[in-house]
Amino acid sequence: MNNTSNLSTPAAVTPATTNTKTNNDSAEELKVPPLSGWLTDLHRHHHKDGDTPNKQVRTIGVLTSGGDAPGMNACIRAVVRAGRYYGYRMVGVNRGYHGLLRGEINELTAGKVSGILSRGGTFMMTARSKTFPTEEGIKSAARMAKVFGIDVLVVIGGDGSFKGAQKLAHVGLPVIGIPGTIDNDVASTEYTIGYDTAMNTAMECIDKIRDTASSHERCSVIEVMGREAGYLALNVGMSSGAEVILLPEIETDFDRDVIKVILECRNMGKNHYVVVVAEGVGNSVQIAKRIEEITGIESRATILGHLQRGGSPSIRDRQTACFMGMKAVECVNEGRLNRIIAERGGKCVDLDIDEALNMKKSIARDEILGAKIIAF
Ligand SMILES: Nc1ncnc2c1ncn2[C@@H]1O[C@H](COP(=O)(O)OP(=O)(O)O)[C@@H](O)[C@H]1O
Ligand SMILES: O=P(O)(O)OC[C@H]1O[C@](O)(COP(=O)(O)O)[C@@H](O)[C@@H]1O
Ligand SMILES: [Mg+2]
Repeated sequence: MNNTSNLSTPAAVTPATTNTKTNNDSAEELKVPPLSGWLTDLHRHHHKDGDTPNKQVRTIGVLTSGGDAPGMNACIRAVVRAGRYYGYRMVGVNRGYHGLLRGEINELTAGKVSGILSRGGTFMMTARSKTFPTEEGIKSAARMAKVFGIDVLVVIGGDGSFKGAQKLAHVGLPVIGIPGTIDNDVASTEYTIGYDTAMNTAMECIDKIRDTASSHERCSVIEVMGREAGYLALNVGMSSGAEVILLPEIETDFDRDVIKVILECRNMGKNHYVVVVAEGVGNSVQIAKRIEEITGIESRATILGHLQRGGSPSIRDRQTACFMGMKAVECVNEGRLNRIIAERGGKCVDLDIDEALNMKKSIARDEILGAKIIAF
């Protein structure tokens, strides 16, 4: 059961018709309200504080949780602006579930989310909390939300944060989840906010490393993020022409998958090699050492690390953040609570949280095979 709207046409704020005629055509002929009319219309529908479409909800809280991801700020901004547009009181919870337990909750005005759209990270900060997942932790967090008058909590985070949100829903705090993680490992959605920026950052770094690897005729082993998920490694590896890509989801036979491939490349005339390793596969410094010992090819390891999580979000991430943020508020307006916002078939949809968290996704085998076929 999902509710669908096109990602490129958010219902809440886009004028309904597009002008394809020349500038000389009058607005009346085109049956398109002139721009000034459209603005007036927008104003007329602007709800006053408390005059909200969903009378059961007065206050919406928002937090970011787990690993930060570029575009989280853009998403907070969209949630806050859309929420305020409809007349909800908006509050921000600092430091994810950790801050919720501690009551780190502040009013979010339109001004507080100005100037953050293009900034990486999350201005509300994020955290991982060990206390929160306990039975007592969940109940305390829900109680704290109630103390601050939060009627619905919007959680921007990854798979772990969503499990926490589901538990909050089960103890009676309504939630909406928005996927934000560079790992793209949330089963219910094809895309998570931050993934595109992180892939581009890693790809640019690998291009630079390849320049020096080729000059020194070396093998470069490059570790990208992903403790349990290889989406980033696979797509970054393929897009930077890595000769070898190692993923946590696939068991590696070192001699067959690494050494043999590098030697075949050398015999074809290659003089440098890039091996992209997802963090969860193992120690990249050790991998480089073993390659050098067995092949005699000078090897170096680079761990890209946290730089992959930072930086100004790409347009893909900003746009997805804006649409998903607006969709979350649309769900509240229409009384659809305990939902996960997702991208499915290129559309922004919302799914029941229990159904969404039961979904599974894995890297397509043909994508892995394809990356191997064009690697050399
Ligand atoms: N199974 C779970 N039950 C309840 N809360 C969880 C669970 N897993 C994670 N969390 C909470 O969500 C936080 C963020 O999860 P984490 O896995 O670190 O990041 P992400 O949400 O990006 O995957 C954790 O620190 C924890 O407080
Ligand atoms: O910030 P830390 O603790 O170094 O965590 C690193 C992990 O965080 C991530 O960037 C994001 O993972 P989560 O969002 O699931 O926490 C992973 O790719 C990486 O393995
Ligand atoms: Mg995760």
